[in-house]
This record gives sequence, structure tokens and C-alpha cells, in this order.
Amino acid sequence: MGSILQKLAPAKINLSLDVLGRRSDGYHQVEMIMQTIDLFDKVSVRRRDDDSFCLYGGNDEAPPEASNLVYKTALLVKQIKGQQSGLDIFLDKKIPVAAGLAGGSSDAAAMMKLLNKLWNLNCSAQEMELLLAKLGSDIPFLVQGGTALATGRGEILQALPAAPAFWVILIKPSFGVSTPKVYQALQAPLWVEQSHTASGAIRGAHTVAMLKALEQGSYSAMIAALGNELEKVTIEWHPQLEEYKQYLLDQGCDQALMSGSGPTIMGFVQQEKKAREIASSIAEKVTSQGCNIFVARSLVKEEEKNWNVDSYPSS
Ligand SMILES: C[C@@](CO)(OP(=O)(O)O)[C@H](O)COP(=O)(O)OP(=O)(O)OC[C@H]1O[C@@H](n2ccc(N)nc2=O)[C@H](O)[C@@H]1O
Ligand SMILES: Nc1ncnc2c1ncn2[C@@H]1O[C@H](COP(=O)(O)OP(=O)(O)O)[C@@H](O)[C@H]1O
Repeated sequence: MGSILQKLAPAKINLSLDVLGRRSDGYHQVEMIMQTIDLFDKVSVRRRDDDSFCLYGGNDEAPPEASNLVYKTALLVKQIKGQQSGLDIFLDKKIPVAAGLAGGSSDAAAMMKLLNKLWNLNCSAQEMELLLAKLGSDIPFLVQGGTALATGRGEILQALPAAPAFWVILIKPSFGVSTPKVYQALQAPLWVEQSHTASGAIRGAHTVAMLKALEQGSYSAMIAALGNELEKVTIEWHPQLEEYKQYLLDQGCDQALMSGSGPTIMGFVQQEKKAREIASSIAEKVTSQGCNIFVARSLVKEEEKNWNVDSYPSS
């Protein structure tokens, strides 16, 4: 048994999300501005003396063993990089599952970074992103973190200057939603690849507006530009999400929006104190309806070194 390496895996939210069309490969062509926040899972790894992978922790919803994204990541890296040691993998889940917060994707990105260190792989961030795109469209962004523009099916990234700092109050209902079902329900027109490649320009209305707002570096411009095309599908299925948005707005949030395919609803404010006050004022009401509530702040990419790989002796 060696030392344990551990890494925090942050949740993501979508500041903008546009769907340009349905692709022939089963995915949708998207344009999104993504942002990491300080709601974390924790992934830890330790070498085993044999060559098996053993996964501990997780929760009822995060699937066990081979179907878990941390396990899949280890298997993929082992296949591509050749035989390596067995692993004990510990997964401490704080990010709600199937919530639109990409907890599973972030666990996979954290696992890749841990293996890069444990197995001395010397993979660049770009290599890790390319490899992990096989396991999920959102994972490459979680390798980068901070604020970024994601295009293609979400795996093509362009880092952006940090968004103006903000806090979010997250309301996560007791149910999850299926990302493929939400995309399907949009009934988006067929995507014609060439028209995009020819112009190369960003055309999703929410993303164009958000890019402009981020260029200005203004919190109020960012708030005005928030938008998510998948909201209409998930909110039609679960109308109570509109009520949760209203709770947040009534308590003084500057804007409220769903993250990703949902169902997590986020209320935006600039100050931590206000975020915590709003969260306390609605906590009883939303928890009595089966929701969980979280308060988190936006992260900047450079902060990652503070919660990167830590090493400590095993007991
Ligand atoms: C909607 C978003 C927004 O950030 O996030 P979540 O709500 O899942 O957090 C993402 O596009 C989710 O990305 P991710 O969760 O990685 O999806 P993947 O595992 O790659 O794909 C799962 C399935 O979702 C559908 N899918 C996903 C991405 C995409 N651009 N088009 C799609 O149609 C496909 O049916 C695909 O088989
Ligand atoms: N480590 C993991 N954590 C969470 N979900 C996982 C994990 N590994 C695999 N999954 C599966 O991936 C699905 C989506 O996970 P998650 O990242 O939480 O969703 P979303 O991107 O919608 O927030 C879940 O339904 C779950 O079964």
C-alpha cells in the first residue's frame, strides 16, 4: 500500500446554453459558457498490490464499480497507456447526481489527473481532454475549469477570462433528469455541419450575449445575458421548477436559471452574505418539498492549484 492521493472535483454550471441542431452521431451541436463552482466531490486513489480496481464510497445514485465514471476512467487509461498497478478508489459525493451539475464528469476529470500523477503518465491537459471526451462531452471542460466556451457536442473548448465573481443558491429537487431525454424532447432541426465550419462564428443567441457580457466584465451584463435553451423542456415536465425560480427572485436574487439539462435551479447574487441569507430564508420551504439547497461561489481557473493533488501517508 502506498500513499493516498486525493483531489477535489468541482461542480459546473452553464451560464449560457444554446442548441444549434441534432447531429447524425446522436449528439446535439451546442454552444455553452461553462463555469466551475465550489461545490466539490472528493476522489482519492491508492495503489493496490494486485491489479484489481476497487471502488469505495459513492452513494445510492452514483453507480457502483464498473459503471461509475471514475472506474471507467481508470479502465480507459489502463487500456490506452498499458498495464499499470491496481487501485483502491475512494469517492466522496457531495454534488447531487443527475442534477445538471456534471458531478460524474468532474469525478472522471479528477480521476484522470490523479492517475497522471500516480502512474507518471506525463499527459498534457489537452491529451487528458481528448482521451476523456470518449467518456462524456462535459468532461474536457472539467479538466480545465474556470470559465470557458464549449462548442461541438460540448468537448471543444476555448478558455475565457474569469467571469465576474458571483454566488449561487442551488435548489436541487429530489428527482434527477435524463440528459438524453431532455435533448431528444427539444426536437431540434438536423444540424448541417458545413454551415458552421464555413462561418466559424458563434451563433447561439444566449452564448453570443454572454460572450459580449463577459467581454465587458460586468456582473449586471452577465446577469442580463443568462439563458438556457433546455429550460423549457425540463420546466414543462416539472412545473415546480418555475416556482423555485420565483422563490429565489422573490427573495432578491438578481436572476434565476436552470443549470444544464436540470433540474437544479440557481439564483444569482454578488455577495456571500446575501446568498446565505436567501438560502436560510427559503431553506425550510424547499426542504419540506424534498429539495436540497446549497450555496456556492464561482471559481477561477488559477485556484485549482489550491485543491489539486494532495499526498499524505496512509494509516
Ligand atoms: C446538458 C449538459 C450541459 O452542460 O450537461 P448536464 O445537464 O448533463 O450536466 C451537457 O451537454 C451534457 O453532457 P454529458 O452529460 O457529458 O453528456 P454525454 O455523456 O456526452 O451524453 C449523454 C447523452 O446526452 C445526449 N447529448 C449529450 C451532449 C450533447 N451535446 N448532445 C446530446 O444529445 C446524447 O443522447 C448522449 O448520448
Ligand atoms: N461518479 C459518478 N457520479 C455521479 N454519477 C455518475 C458517476 N458515475 C456514473 N454516473 C452516472 O452518470 C449519470 C449522470 O451523472 P451526473 O454527472 O451526476 O449528471 P449531470 O451531468 O446531469 O449532473 C448518473 O445518472 C449516474 O448514473
